[in-house]
Amino acid sequence: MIELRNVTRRFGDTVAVDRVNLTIETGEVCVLVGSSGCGKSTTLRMINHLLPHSAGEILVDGEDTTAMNPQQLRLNMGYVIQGTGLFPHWTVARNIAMVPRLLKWPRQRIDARVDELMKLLDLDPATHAHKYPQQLSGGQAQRVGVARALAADPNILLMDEPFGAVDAITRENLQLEMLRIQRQVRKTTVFVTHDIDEALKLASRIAVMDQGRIIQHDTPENILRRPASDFVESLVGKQDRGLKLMSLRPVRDLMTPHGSPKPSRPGADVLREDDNLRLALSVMLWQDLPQVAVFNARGEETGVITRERIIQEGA
Ligand SMILES: Nc1ncnc2c1ncn2[C@@H]1O[C@H](COP(=O)(O)OP(=O)(O)OP(=O)(O)O)[C@@H](O)[C@H]1O
Repeated sequence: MIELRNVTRRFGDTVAVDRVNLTIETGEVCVLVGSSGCGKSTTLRMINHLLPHSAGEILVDGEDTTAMNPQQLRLNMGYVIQGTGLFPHWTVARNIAMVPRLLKWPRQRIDARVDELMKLLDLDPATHAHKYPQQLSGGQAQRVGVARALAADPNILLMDEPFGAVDAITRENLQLEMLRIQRQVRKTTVFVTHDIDEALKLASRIAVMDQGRIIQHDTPENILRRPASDFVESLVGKQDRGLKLMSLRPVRDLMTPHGSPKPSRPGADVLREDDNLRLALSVMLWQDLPQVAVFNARGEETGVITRERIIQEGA
């Protein structure tokens, strides 16, 4: 658990972060969102003591971070930044192995960990381990950055606009991968973005910041349904809130299940139980269908979902 109590950071006369109170529970993904210059990165960097705070307290699992050795603290927190920060003259494998090497893990354990992480991040070790960062695509480099942050299995992951520098499709893939990895490894994560859609997709809870302060800290659903101020309302967008709410709910919530699953038919599984309602509606509108079959991860048909029910209950 991470706790910020009345945390302030000044740069000369500028108050970058102003008496912030924030609790991030173990295993949750807290997304800091807000416009440029509102203090997101400064807040993140104070957590791993890259920047000292001017006032207040930061506690990790109940312990005040100022009492901890800063180097030790940083080794226990994975840190991913935009543009990756990979060392250009080191191979992918060496970049990922950076922290385990600093921690003096035995060679075999490091090699096994690099291999495991590359597979987790969908990077084939045989193809990519010995490449240099400039030989990778932006999305691959970003994956290596995430693998490096996870290498020593830290409890906490700090991510500062990690997908900001890649194209929209790669960004969407990286977001989906992050959700998949988070289901597997469950790190306490603080993620900075200025993209509200990214925040809604990834967060367990969102902290909306403005001028160094936290304006609202709540679940994506509550941020959409009950924005605390005009600022939050304008950030989430008034007009398409209904569709955004639909993207937070899985098809599973509103489908009508069959008594027992029907056997899989290759190519038929257009819509999965864990796809979101917005996608389901889009499929039906595009194909002009009143309802569509729903499939589980094994490709078995488990039920149907109707256009009418999504429109009535989806948002
Ligand atoms: N090293 C620094 N020296 C002086 N002022 C700084 C420094 N770092 C940040 N600031 C100021 O603190 C405020 C908050 O900056 P911060 O980088 O935390 O914002 P941000 O929300 O992460 O913005 P962005 O989305 O543009 O990265 C800004 O006014 C910025 O100019």
